[in-house]
Amino acid sequence: MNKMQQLLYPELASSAAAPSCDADAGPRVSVLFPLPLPKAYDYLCDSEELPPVGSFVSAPFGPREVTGVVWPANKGEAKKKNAKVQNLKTISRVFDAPPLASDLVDFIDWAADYTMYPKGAILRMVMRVKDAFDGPRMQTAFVATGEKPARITPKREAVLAVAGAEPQTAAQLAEASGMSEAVVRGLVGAGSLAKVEVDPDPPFDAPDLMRAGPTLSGDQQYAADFVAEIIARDEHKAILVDGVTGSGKTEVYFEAVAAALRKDPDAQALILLPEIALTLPFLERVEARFGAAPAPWHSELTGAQRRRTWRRVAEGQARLVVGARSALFLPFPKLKLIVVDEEHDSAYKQEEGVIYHARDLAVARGARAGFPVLLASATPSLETVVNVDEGRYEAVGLAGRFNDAQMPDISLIDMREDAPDAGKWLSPRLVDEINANLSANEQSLLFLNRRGYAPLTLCRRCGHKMTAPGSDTMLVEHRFENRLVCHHTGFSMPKPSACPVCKAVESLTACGPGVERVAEEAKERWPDARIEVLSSDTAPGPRTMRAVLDAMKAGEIDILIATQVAAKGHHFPNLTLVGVVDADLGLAGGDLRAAERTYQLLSQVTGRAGRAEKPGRAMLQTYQADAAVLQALASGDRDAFLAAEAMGRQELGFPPYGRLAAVTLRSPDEVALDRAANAMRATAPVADGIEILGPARTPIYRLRGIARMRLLVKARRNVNLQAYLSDWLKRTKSQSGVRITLDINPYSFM
Ligand SMILES: Nc1ncnc2c1ncn2[C@@H]1O[C@H](COP(=O)(O)OP(=O)(O)OP(=O)(O)O)[C@@H](O)[C@H]1O
Ligand SMILES: [Zn+2]
Repeated sequence: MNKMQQLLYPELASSAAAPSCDADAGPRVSVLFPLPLPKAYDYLCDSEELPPVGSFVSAPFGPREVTGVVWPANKGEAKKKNAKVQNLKTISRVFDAPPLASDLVDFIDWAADYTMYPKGAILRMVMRVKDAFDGPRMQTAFVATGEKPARITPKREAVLAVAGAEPQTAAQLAEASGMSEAVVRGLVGAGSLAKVEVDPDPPFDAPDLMRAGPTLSGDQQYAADFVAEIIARDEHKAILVDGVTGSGKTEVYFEAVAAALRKDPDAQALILLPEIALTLPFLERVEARFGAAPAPWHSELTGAQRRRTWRRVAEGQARLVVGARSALFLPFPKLKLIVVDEEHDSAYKQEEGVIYHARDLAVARGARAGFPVLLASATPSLETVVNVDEGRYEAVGLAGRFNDAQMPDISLIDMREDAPDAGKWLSPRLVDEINANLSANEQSLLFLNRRGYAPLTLCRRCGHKMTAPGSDTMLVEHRFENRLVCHHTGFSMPKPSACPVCKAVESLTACGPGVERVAEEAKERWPDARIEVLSSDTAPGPRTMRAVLDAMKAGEIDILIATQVAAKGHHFPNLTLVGVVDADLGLAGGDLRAAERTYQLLSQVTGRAGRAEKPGRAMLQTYQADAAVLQALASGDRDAFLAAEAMGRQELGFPPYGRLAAVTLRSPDEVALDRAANAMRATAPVADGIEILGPARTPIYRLRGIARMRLLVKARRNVNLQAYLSDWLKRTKSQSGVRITLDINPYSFM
């Protein structure tokens, strides 16, 4: 373990002494374990044939048996170990699972270097599935034989009523019939059910690649042909598919998926989506297009579903995968295309565990393995736009909406001139528009990206703000449950009746609106309208959320009041008005992408209006009607906005014109933290083209009793930032109780 690793992973410092090796000790392999370790360890192997690189093996590591993967030999390691060597251990077992493809092994090495996390931590993301490394473990199931039991009872009849030719386990039959498993077994004895062995991870249906999609418009066909030509050449290109919301980008990349899979019978394709709420309806859309459901991969899968997808992907049987960002780490043997839908979405940035950006890693994966990567968006990230402008990426555009549906007419409501009544949040103009929509029997969406009832609870008497314990985060009132909730830490408590500081009774006041409060206002104003609230907590779980979204689609809701869960991807044909309650919300705090993100989110949400025959309109309530981003939204001039953003970033040397890394220090001890951060600043090597900003307290300074300070490293684009950081960390003395994390190209500055 080197110095840098000790700094980043102090808890591992003692546990990992490398086994030494000897050139004469027999056939050897290196094994990488899914643990935060930077390199593979050498083992002896007594099987006749050495397991190839990528094989899953298990071996003693410290006091335990650990499953790992055979890795390419450590470069230059052998020489170092001239010492002796009796204690090289032997691999205990080689698993049946197909070995990881060499392009994935290579990608893991690369991703570790790029993100500056240890290789083993990256491998852990590939192996995060239980019981998948053994071959199929057969399961006993039952089919009906058609024979009547000699003795028929109501219980037996109930079981036979649900049994059939499709094998079901005893548990499934018991559950479906409401009887016990004993009844099921009794029927086997009676000859009415027969045992069969089945694979608990059934294969996925093959996508029908010859099935025709919809007839494409001229633009769509041009884009599809453009991409198909790159696929035919079998080379890497990142390609931006650029078109307004509703222009038909999805149909274009479906053609690309079909083309890539047709080209090679073993080829696999991956479609990445930013959010799980989008995934479920999308799976159905894929099924409708290809006649078979794709293999899914997201956080709501059960353990068994995860194992099924993982195993079938590893075998190459699952050819089309639709998943969230971590699907990038599935063990594809022959990945030939990745589509990153809504490529600009910041949900692609993973902020916990290994910090990475799935879009950037997807492009890198395609570049290393030599296949194309499609990036689809109506509001591409500045990073991608600059990559296109500078010729690194290709781009193909769709000019308007499919079927000539019009883009919504967007106007700004200046809240200084058109103020709502005291204690209300909807301006008179927006209220008028909703009235008009209700009389026309058209649907409206009120968008506010804030869950709960009120974002701040304040004591009217002493001014105390309710915060989460040990954290500088505000408690958000959720009136449905009558609780105060912290959206950062998950802490929650019943709303107290008295101020915890001055003890005044009934003095705690809700400040500002969340979706629940806007819904309260709407229900008061329009008691006869069908009003629903949708946010990730009013609809726990994707299925409840789905029910509301389906009702909206079916026209069973007049006014939907929603956070960003309703902003993206959905198609509500009768929705003609979108009202943004607080268009300024994302601009506060001002991180480097605040304006860009506001543009993206508000284009997405306003893009829900008027997607079918009826034209749509959107109104943005703002106190900053002159801000460039709001003006750009109103005029629809995306490219002018991006050009202005680009210029600002270029002047400051910020991404994508410069490179940025965040070094965050954390400690429960604020004095030690401050000392460590300043000491670290003092040891920063002086280098050309590098500027260090900070240390500064993070905007949310304390979280769950841990205080945090941050240094930002800003570098010119040609600087090897990772090399600089590792040099710096080598010079940094570790301080007990202070933990350091690195974030290459940070997106979150909280
Ligand atoms: N060639 C086509 N024939 C028939 N319907 C189409 C065609 N292209 C697109 N559509 C329909 O138009 C609507 C919008 O298309 P699609 O979802 O592909 O657009 P998008 O650009 O991906 O939109 P968003 O950016 O909002 O996700 C969908 O309902 C889709 O089924
Ligand atoms: Zn008080």
